[in-house]
Amino acid sequence: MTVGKFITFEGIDGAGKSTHLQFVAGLLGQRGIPVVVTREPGGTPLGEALREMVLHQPMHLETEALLMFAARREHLAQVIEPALARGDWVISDRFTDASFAYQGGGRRLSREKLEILERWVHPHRQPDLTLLFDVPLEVARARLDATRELDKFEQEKADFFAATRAEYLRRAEEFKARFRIIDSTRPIPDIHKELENIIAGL
Ligand SMILES: Nc1ncnc2c1ncn2[C@@H]1O[C@H](COP(=O)(O)OP(=O)(O)O)[C@@H](O)[C@H]1O
Ligand SMILES: Cc1cn([C@H]2C[C@H](O)[C@@H](COP(=O)(O)OP(=O)(O)O)O2)c(=O)[nH]c1=O
Repeated sequence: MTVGKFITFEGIDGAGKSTHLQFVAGLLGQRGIPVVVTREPGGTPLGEALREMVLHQPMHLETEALLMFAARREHLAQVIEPALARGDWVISDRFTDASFAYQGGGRRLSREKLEILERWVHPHRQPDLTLLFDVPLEVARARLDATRELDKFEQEKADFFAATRAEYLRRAEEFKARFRIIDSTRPIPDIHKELENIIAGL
């Protein structure tokens, strides 16, 4: 029986997910909830090795999608399911919505193929809460340019991120019950206030 909750963070690169991850983990910690913070692709030694490949090597689109789900299969088996089963909460920096948004929306892999992989890899598991950090592309781009060296995805053009963001927003509409859209253009303290309210309501 599962008792822990599974929270995922999503958004286009530069939206501000990573900025808020530790804050939310801290809020749960204050309530005495044991939390596992993890990420995708990655979260296990094999997953991190796969992450290195998918983020830096050119490859066929379907190979990319399969590697994302291969890393996810391992992540679920080694980290997510055991943590939830022992009552910990899990916060993951990205999960399957990212595959629909990036490989599906951005790269145009068919939704049907992604749904087959989803049904295969986690037929009975979905996040309890998905926080979608949403900003216009120009804002995300300006934040990225100011901070870091860009990986394969971050070097994509504006129309790729427009399609990625649109698919995230479409899924937020389709799966309203678990999604919360966070307007990430606001100052960080305002976003923290909203996150406090959301977490208090869980
Ligand atoms: N609400 C915000 N206002 C201003 N800058 C922000 C905000 N959120 C994040 N940033 C900055 O934008 C950059 C990218 O944020 P990050 O959390 O790494 O994005 P992501 O994990 O979504 O790619 C960081 O330098 C971060 O400090
Ligand atoms: C989980 C996942 C991530 N990605 C991409 C989105 C990001 O550009 C990249 C890595 O995510 P992320 O950890 O957000 O990058 P960073 O540490 O640089 O903030 O992988 C996919 O394309 N599909 C997926 O299924």
